[in-house]
Amino acid sequence: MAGTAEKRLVAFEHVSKMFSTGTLALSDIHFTIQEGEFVSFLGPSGCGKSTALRMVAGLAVPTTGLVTVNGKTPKQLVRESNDIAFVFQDANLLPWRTVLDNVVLPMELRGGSRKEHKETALHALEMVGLKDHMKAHPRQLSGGMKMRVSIARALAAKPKLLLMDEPFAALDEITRQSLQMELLDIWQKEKMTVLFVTHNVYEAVFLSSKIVVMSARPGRVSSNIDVDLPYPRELGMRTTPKFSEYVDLASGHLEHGADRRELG
Ligand SMILES: Nc1ncnc2c1ncn2[C@@H]1O[C@H](COP(=O)(O)OP(=O)(O)OP(=O)(O)O)[C@@H](O)[C@H]1O
Repeated sequence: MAGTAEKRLVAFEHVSKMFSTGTLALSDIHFTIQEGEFVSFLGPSGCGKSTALRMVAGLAVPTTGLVTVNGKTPKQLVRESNDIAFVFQDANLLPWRTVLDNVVLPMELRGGSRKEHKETALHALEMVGLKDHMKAHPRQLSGGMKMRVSIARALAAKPKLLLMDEPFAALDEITRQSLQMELLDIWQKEKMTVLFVTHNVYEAVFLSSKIVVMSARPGRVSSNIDVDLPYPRELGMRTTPKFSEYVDLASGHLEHGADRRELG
């Protein structure tokens, strides 16, 4: 993998979440994520993947247990730094702003020099291949391009930890594949840690260095799978026996919530 897994970045320590409605969304979640990893939360709809991700962003708090990022509570870290960025399934762009101004917006809200913001935004747009569209408005973009803008907006903050909640779920397969390749490329170049929510087994195996498989509600971790496939990953890898083995392994854990196993 691209990042060397040396330092613990995210920790879930016996985390449970009960909503005020009485829904137990997560039950005794316990695992750690090392710096530089690409980790997917894989699980069926409603198993608490988004809730777990939102906790890492400080947007939700555990009922019991503790979530830390770099040894701090996410809320504290978000207050003090731009280390955490979030990409949602919906690109959430402001229609009246240009592509460039959408990417600039979070920086603008934090204050500082417009010139520097613009340079940072242009660099981020270049990373996602959209520099030539900086003056376009969201209505002029395809779904994949809008998602690229959303990713650029997150990257502009130069986050240490990029949180992505099913960012490609609404896209067609071809666009999804090219964005997966671009994301892996950026992850390797920028040496970030990525936490990615999906219910797509193929996507999880293709992208991840580690898959946290979650079982149906209340969400529990049914297994941690270390995906020992080399980076950079090529699309052709999807037809290899080793890839299929990981898909079968993850699917098996999804279905049965079985114990931790690893491929040799
Ligand atoms: N604010 C809330 N109040 C009450 N219940 C909630 C709230 N947010 C989520 N839930 C419930 O908690 C459970 C987990 O939801 P969550 O969105 O985390 O699951 P998920 O695995 O991300 O689902 P999906 O893949 O469908 O997006 C669900 O049963 C959901 O209805």
